[in-house]
Amino acid sequence: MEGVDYLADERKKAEFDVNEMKIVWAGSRHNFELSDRISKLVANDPGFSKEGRTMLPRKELFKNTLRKATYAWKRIIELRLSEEEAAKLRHFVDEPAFTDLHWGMFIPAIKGQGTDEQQKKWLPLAYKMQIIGCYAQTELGHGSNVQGLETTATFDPQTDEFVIHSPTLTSSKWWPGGLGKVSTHAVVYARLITNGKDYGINGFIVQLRSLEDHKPLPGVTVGDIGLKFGNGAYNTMDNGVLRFDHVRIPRDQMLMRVSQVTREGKYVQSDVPRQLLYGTMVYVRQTIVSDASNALSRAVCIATRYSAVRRQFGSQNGGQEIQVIDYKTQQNRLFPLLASAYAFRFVGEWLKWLYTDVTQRLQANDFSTLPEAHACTAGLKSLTTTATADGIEECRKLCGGHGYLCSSGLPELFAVYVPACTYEGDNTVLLLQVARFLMKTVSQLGSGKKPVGTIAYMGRIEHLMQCRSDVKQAKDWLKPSAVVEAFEARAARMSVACAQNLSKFDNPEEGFAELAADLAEAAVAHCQLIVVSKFIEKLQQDIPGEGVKQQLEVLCGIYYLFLLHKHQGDFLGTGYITSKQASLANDQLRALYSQLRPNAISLVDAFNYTDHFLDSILGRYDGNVYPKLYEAAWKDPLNQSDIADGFHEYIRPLLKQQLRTARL
Ligand SMILES: CCCCC/C=C\C/C=C\C/C=C\C/C=C\C/C=C\C=C\C(=O)SCCNC(=O)CCNC(=O)[C@H](O)C(C)(C)COP(=O)(O)OP(=O)(O)OC[C@H]1O[C@@H](n2cnc3c(N)ncnc32)[C@H](O)[C@@H]1OP(=O)(O)O
Ligand SMILES: Cc1cc2nc3c(=O)[nH]c(=O)nc-3n(C[C@H](O)[C@H](O)[C@H](O)COP(=O)(O)OP(=O)(O)OC[C@H]3O[C@@H](n4cnc5c(N)ncnc54)[C@H](O)[C@@H]3O)c2cc1C
Repeated sequence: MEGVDYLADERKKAEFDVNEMKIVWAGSRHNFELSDRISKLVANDPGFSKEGRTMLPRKELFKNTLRKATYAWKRIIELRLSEEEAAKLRHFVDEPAFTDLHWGMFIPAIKGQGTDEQQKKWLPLAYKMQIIGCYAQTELGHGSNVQGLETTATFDPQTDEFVIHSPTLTSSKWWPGGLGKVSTHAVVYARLITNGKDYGINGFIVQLRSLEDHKPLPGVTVGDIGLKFGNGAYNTMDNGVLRFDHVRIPRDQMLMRVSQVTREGKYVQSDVPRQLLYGTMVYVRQTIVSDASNALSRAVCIATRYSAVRRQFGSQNGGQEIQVIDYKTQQNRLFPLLASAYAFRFVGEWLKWLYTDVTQRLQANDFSTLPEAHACTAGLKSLTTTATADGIEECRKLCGGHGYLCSSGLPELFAVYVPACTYEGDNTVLLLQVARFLMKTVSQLGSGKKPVGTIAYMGRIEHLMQCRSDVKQAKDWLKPSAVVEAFEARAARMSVACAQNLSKFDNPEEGFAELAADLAEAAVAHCQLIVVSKFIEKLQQDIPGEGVKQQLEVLCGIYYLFLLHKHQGDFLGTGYITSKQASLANDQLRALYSQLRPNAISLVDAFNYTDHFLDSILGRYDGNVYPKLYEAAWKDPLNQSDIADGFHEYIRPLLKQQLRTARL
């Protein structure tokens, strides 16, 4: 029945002010109002309908995405949306498109690595979308190893140009989104060669296609790399392949903030660190951490609502069966994911602050916090995307058989999300970057250099190596100081153990390679400490709204106690807790699940997702799942006729043959 709220009873159970929680989730009243307004605008516009998206063949799917992305741009202009509003609109349109890379990487690369003059020339064109750009770094042969890229940019002093060339098959650019069929320009990363000397990787703005007829320019070979994982999903994006055959560009299209080549061909290194060349990746990794909470909360919202609708077993005297959300096993799989969505939200907010801070410092030529910013963005990108991809898949399983239907929204969400574990840096490679940072920190402990920021805890290494948990009863695990010390001691001890093992090797690089798996685990421990600490710090702020803070305390407790339970081996193995204390943590975790249970539906309502954005029958706001699933099945193209195409060709002869055999 339309108009009935099947989750109304669940909503009545809430012990907190949901509207205030919506503001906490959004980060501010301004953000909430912005998201609320733009998400409804998109949901109510038939131009942004998602109907049938997963059924479309690739060419139609792609064309449909071009239509939507350009329609979005038209609406942005017509409604005179600000940059912030436009970004929200693209987010709620919810379909990966070339515009993500244009706004998300091409423009930031020019902003971060271009001189003022270059920005003045290129940004207005890009802002008006008079040129469309992508970020062409990865090659067929190399992605993680950026220093190993093979494309060359050789300076020709005769003509004051760079010659961009792909010397080998493996040097073909491979993967850039928006490249395959749309971009007119790219920021291309290539080896800078001048006067016969190779100066390593630098960015260059290269035009790829004619602005008149969109044909590839002479010397440019460009196309799409082919179908990717999942139905619909990331296949809306034209990830591309690109080869250059001695393509000439003016010298001033080398991005020259980090280093320059003079008219005479002299290479000049600025006084900014070379690592700023990687600045776009730092920026995007930071946005990916915020996006993790979007994707995970979306999956959790679907699984939580459906878990309250779905009933199995336990009917007494002909009454209703039990809601599956009441099974402790379901809670133990679902509630930590709900808690993680909130945890990633808050660490994402903090990381945004850190990124803004480091950007301001860089502008003032203070490079001191760059290594920490790199370690935090790399580590948290790795931690949150791994947990989110795994979490979306767990949510699919939490929805039983119906979770496997595309109409649950979960298969597509997973297929779109899972490459986040790979793009912007493979998650293991990124953890090893964090490990390098940690090993450097440990090696400098005796030097008098005081660790600051997220590694300040290493400054208390003597205490952290010896201390023991003083938890005596389950509720002691609710004390923030007990928890922070536990996570600090575990992270510090794992790092120190790695450093001690490394010192046994004559060649440190050999040692690092041999101990890589342990080092990656130490990096995870450090990153989990950051997430836990930032959640606890958030709770120390003034949080208005009846019961809101209490709910966040429950979620925070679930987040860290679940981690403690899952990684018990680390906490026990490093000797910080006893098995009795581990068991008390688990008792407290179960108690928190019971406290969360009546609030579960309202905690996912606080994400304020429209049904359009969720695009899931199982996650519908009104919980009206079964009639809508039944209705949706009949919309499948296979059900357009009672007799399937192919029946006469294949099935009928088979049945006739069986009839003949039966008669024999
Ligand atoms: C259901 C439908 C849903 C629809 C949903 C709709 C829309 C979704 C919308 C949004 C989603 C959100 C985001 C999506 C965004 C993008 C996805 C699309 C595009 C993806 C693009 C890309 O992937 S671009 C390519 C990215 N490539 C990489 O990340 C490469 C990884 N490799 C590296 O970064 C490095 O080179 C390295 C980290 C592995 C280092 O290599 P190494 O050789 O060891 O070191 P170097 O010699 O290069 O450097 C040494 C020193 O530099 C330090 N360092 C390294 N990196 C950095 C850095 N970034 N910043 C600062 N410092 C750095 C390093 O620590 C060394 O320092 P020391 O010498 O002091 O030790
Ligand atoms: C959907 C999608 C969109 C993308 N968009 C873009 C884009 O717009 N622009 C762009 O330039 N690129 C893009 N990429 C490319 C992406 O950035 C790379 O794929 C990514 O950086 C990983 O590099 P790789 O493919 O070389 O993996 P590899 O490095 O080859 O990884 C393969 C395996 O080797 C392991 N490994 C590699 N090195 C080490 C090491 N040192 N120690 C231990 N293990 C190691 C990895 O953990 C992994 O398991 C995109 C990729 C995808 C999937």
